[in-house]
Amino acid sequence: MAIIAPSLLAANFATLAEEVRDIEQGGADWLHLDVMDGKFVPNITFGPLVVEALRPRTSLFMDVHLMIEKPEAYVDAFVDAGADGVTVHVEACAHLHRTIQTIKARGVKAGVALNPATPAEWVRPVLADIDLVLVMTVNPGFGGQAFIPSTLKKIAALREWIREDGLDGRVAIQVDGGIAQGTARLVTEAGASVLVAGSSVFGVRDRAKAMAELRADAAL
Ligand SMILES: O=C(CO)[C@H](O)[C@H](O)COP(=O)(O)O
Ligand SMILES: [Fe+2]
Repeated sequence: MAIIAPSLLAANFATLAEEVRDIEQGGADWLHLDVMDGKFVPNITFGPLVVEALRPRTSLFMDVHLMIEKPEAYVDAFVDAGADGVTVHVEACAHLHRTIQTIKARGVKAGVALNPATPAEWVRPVLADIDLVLVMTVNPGFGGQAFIPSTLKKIAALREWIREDGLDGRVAIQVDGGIAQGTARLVTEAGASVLVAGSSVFGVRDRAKAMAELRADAAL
């Protein structure tokens, strides 16, 4: 079954704790938290304080997606705040392997994200060292954008390498951006198993129904 990770970016920021409770009661598996610094991406969101404030309000897996420069400098702050997983962008890391070691040393799940124009090959040398590859299916920075179909080939290539390298069940493929009914089917057919969904879950009134529809659409 696909893991559904609603992205807080599309929630009502005036009532964050209630929004998180709503998706938790509605059947979410993870909570996806988009951290943006206005440098790596042209938008600014929030930092560890929001993660820390929400930590006692939910038992969902807190999946922190760092869209920031020099992410290695902030790993400790997000883990201290309560993150269960930290994902960094390969394009933002000069020493990717060391950054992964820093995350793993803190006892949380390590993820590596790829922008739509970044080749899948960039993550292959560290596949065995991580828990998750995040394939961005839109350009990072904003919610509500259209899914980029060329990312499907990248998902399929990663699925193949994970199989070849004997990493099935150890390394998950996550997708993020434009995931809704229809695209959920396409990405899971290509090999993704963790679906981040902002607008298609938080952007509608009945979140439980939206998540159930995503699960039903997913080919898993
Ligand atoms: O990382 C992100 C943007 O950079 C978000 O997680 C993503 O955009 C989710 O939003 P939506 O589902 O509305 O596309
Ligand atoms: Fe994200």
